[in-house]
Amino acid sequence: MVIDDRELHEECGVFGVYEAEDAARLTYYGLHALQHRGQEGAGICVRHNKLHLHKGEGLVTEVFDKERLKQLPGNAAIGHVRYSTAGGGGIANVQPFLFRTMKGSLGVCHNGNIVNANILKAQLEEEGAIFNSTSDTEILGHLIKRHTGRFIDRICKSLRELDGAFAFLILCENALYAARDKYGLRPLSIGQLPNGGYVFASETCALDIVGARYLRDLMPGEVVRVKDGELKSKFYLPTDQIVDKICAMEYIYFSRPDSTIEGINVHTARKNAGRMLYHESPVDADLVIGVPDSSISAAIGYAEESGIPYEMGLVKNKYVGRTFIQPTQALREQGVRMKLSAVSSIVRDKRVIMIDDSIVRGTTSKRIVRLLKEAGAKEVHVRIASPAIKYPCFYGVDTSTIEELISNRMDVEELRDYIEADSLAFLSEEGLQKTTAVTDTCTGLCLSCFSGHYVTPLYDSYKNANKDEK
Ligand SMILES: O=P(O)(O)OC[C@H]1O[C@H](OP(=O)(O)OP(=O)(O)O)[C@H](O)[C@@H]1O
Ligand SMILES: NC(=O)CC[C@H](N)C(=O)O
Ligand code: SF4
Ligand SMILES: [Mg+2]
Repeated sequence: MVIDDRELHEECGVFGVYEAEDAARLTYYGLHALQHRGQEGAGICVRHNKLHLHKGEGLVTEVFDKERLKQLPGNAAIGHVRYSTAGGGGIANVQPFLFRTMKGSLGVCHNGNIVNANILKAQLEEEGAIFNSTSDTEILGHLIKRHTGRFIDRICKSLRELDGAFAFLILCENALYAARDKYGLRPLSIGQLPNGGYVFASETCALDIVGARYLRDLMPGEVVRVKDGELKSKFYLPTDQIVDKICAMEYIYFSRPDSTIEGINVHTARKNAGRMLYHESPVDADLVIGVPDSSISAAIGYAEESGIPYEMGLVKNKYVGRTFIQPTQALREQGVRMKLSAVSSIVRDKRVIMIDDSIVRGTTSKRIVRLLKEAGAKEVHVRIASPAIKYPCFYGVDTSTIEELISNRMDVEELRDYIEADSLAFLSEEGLQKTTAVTDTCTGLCLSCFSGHYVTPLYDSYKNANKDEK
């Protein structure tokens, strides 16, 4: 039995390099650094005169070994780690996609979700296209093929037809293109290798791992091309149609703390959220603890600002992973007990402030409050370093269906009662916005899953939300 130990699911990660010796190996390292963004499948498309592809289901280290990488020589590559959010799982949907045409081949990989995918697919099928997968990503290849003109113009025309969230990497036999949606929902950074080659990655932690120097983030609505050692940029839309709405959950939960998004380090943003949370919802207590892993930074911020000591009240067993085999249903129910233990010598007879970054279904908070109380904590005050998630995400993050989102069904007092905490408070939307407002590089956040005010039209997304072939 495979347990689903994560309540909040990742999205996807993309990585590309142009040009460097052994591009597939660099991409392997980059994807490994992005593994937290998706564990269902991984793939690398490499250029060695022509494009060659290897992909498979599972982790990067399961799909690639030394032998496999040796069979992928070449000086340019793109790669992907996948968590499916459109079209379901299965090898056919694992990326990159490779399109072969009479005029050359095209590799495509994507983080995000195209919200008008069904409309475009129906139109394309009407015109004779036959899709090889059920993924929204495949649409871009078909659109590029149908448009005419210079290759960059065909890409721009295609991108203008897509609505929703995307960070795309497109590899051809003579160039690499990178593009970001007009809302900037998904992150994409550019780096440079010591040899002058360019690197693209969903997160800067993947640039660091290959020794690339961070240059800048792609801007919303921007497409860049690297060809013959030169990087050229253009906007595929008029600038008045572009807004900056980077996904707030990238800062709250998804990205690695050592990554920097739009000029703000993720750990720093989380710490700011913890500080802000203290100002909005202070409580008198003896200790502050964070729920490992992603809320540690916010807990440190809360502790620093309140002057209440930060303690390690919970320990995570790092060997409980996605493939952990549970012998019985009863043990499965105890998933959190296997994953996290309370340190009773620290929490016994103490008034504890437990910080988590988010509540999705409420499973984690409920179990941890109980764990801490069983370990002897006198009071458990839960503070969440994000607003309540009440609405689903249609932009490439699996925050569950509306029925599963506990804050959609319960107000704060009902939820406090359900998780059996002594008190419960969430960070406000205004507070969250301030956590990233430390520089002028990040001008806006997507807050759709908190507010229900979606930054894009939704087309048929709501109607089809529960119909994915997962
Ligand atoms: O309300 P729930 O449905 O339980 O979901 C919320 C929990 O899920 C996430 O943690 P996760 O267990 O995915 O792992 P991490 O914090 O170790 O990254 C998040 O950090 C919360 O702790
Ligand atoms: N989570 C994602 O970014 C997924 C990308 C794409 N929509 C897919 O399902 O493959
Ligand atoms: S709806 Fe939520 S998870 Fe989705 S992109 Fe916006 S902030 Fe991120
Ligand atoms: Mg967690």
